[in-house]
Amino acid sequence: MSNIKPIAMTLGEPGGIGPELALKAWLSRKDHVLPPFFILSPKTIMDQTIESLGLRVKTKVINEVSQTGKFFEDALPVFEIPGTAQDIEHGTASSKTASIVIDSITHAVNLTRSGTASAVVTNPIQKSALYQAGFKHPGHTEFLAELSGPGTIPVMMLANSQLRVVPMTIHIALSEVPKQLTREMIKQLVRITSKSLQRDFGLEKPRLAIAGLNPHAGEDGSMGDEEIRIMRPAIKALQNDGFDVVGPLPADTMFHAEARANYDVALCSYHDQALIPVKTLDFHGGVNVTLGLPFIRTSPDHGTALDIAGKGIARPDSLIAAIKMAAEMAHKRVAGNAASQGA
Ligand SMILES: NC(=O)c1ccc[n+]([C@@H]2O[C@H](COP(=O)([O-])OP(=O)(O)OC[C@H]3O[C@@H](n4cnc5c(N)ncnc54)[C@H](O)[C@@H]3O)[C@@H](O)[C@H]2O)c1
Ligand SMILES: N[C@H](C(=O)O)[C@H](O)COP(=O)(O)O
Repeated sequence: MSNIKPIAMTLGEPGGIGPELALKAWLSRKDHVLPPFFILSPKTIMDQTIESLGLRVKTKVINEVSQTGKFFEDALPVFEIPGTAQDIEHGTASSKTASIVIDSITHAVNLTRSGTASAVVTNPIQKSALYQAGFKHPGHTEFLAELSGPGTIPVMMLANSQLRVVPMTIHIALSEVPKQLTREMIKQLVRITSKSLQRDFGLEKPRLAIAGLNPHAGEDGSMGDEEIRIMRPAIKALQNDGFDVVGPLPADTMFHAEARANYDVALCSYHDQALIPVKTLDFHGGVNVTLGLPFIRTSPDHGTALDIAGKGIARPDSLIAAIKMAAEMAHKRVAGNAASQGA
């Protein structure tokens, strides 16, 4: 395996389970053979979490990302960002810490885009707390796209060992979905998803399936006509361009085991159509990955879990899966770059 740069992990909502998960992931570094990672956080927040949960973890402030590997064996490396733990209450999200949460993300992106870190792994944010502080983006996905510059089209994909899904529309009201679904948008999402499955997931010819919007995929137009007006022409054009794409399929019958065997990724019309099956099949093994960015970003598939924060019972499985997926993607990119330079 190639060597990759350290992974940059963000703090997420300090009152949620993110800090606990980062510490638990570090504790499992040997069992899971995790690559070196560091967290962007005020050191006091991590130390307070260690103390309140009674975890046997040391932290070590690093001044340079390159020091991560040197200390990772013995301590969780912390790349300090300004802030203190004094406003934090486990189980309560607060807009007072919004600047820490956002700084952690922007620094992680900068370090990754400059090539100092290999990937960004984000801990969950409490969207409502950030909105109260004036954050204008629906979630990480859209914020990361803005940080990446004009023209970036972010594609949210959630994946576990049984299913990959892409919600074609993301954090919008259900009533807005039919307005946002267009032929051009479907074509762009298929192109980005297909390319990423080839480059980052090693699928030579990805098979994509598109879920209809309406019951029974519209039942030939009698229950909605988006399938006829928008989806079928987009799919036909994509097939003509050589993509292995089928649909629109009735969403209710495309997620059982035999149906899932027929495709590598399902592109769904809206958030919950995509995320309910993937989180139901394997909540703790799921990873949220953003395709279409100029850097690698993964995240656990769950949120801040305020109801269990501070209790010491949060499971780090999904964060661990996100670290592993980021590392695998980074290795594939290093190998791909080496191959193209040698060619
Ligand atoms: N990547 C992200 O930043 C991200 C992802 C999803 C949700 N969110 C945000 O998180 C907040 C809370 O969302 P929610 O309540 O819908 O979903 P949630 O995933 O936080 O919680 C749903 C349920 O699952 C449990 N749970 C979640 N993670 C767990 C873990 N690691 N171990 C054990 N149990 C776990 C919780 O205790 C809760 O009962 C919202 O603001 C939402 O927008 C953020
Ligand atoms: N839609 C995601 C989910 O429910 O898991 C989640 O809100 C994360 O979104 P961002 O990665 O954009 O924050």
